[in-house]
Amino acid sequence: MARIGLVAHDDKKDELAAWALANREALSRHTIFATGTTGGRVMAETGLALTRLKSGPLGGDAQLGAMIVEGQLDALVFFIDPLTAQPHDVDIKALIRLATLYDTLFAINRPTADAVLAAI
Ligand SMILES: O=C(CO)COP(=O)(O)O
Repeated sequence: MARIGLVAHDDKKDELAAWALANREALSRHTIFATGTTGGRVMAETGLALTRLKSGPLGGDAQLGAMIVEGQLDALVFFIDPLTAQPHDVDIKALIRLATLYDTLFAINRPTADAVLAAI
């Protein structure tokens, strides 16, 4: 069982929710954490139990980053929207930086999310 963080920017939430639904059974074997709005969508559309953190712009990305630092997260699935400016860009960069620094399994799109889920 792994501890997985799920995050998606607004334009990518449909994609992440669809991925989570398609992988519902596999995800149910793991412990899931998600930023607020992403977590709400995933819960509503898959019925998966998960821990909802703050919404990204309110510190949810920072909470996931802190979990990585504390050794409390094994994998991160973060569907980033590269075409829209985000008000909390510094938090996003910090999360990516910490996931990189701590060699976290890190998926940024559906193919890599499939690969991460197959690997854990
Ligand atoms: O903004 C986010 C990641 O940077 C995601 O936050 P929400 O899931 O609350 O929309």
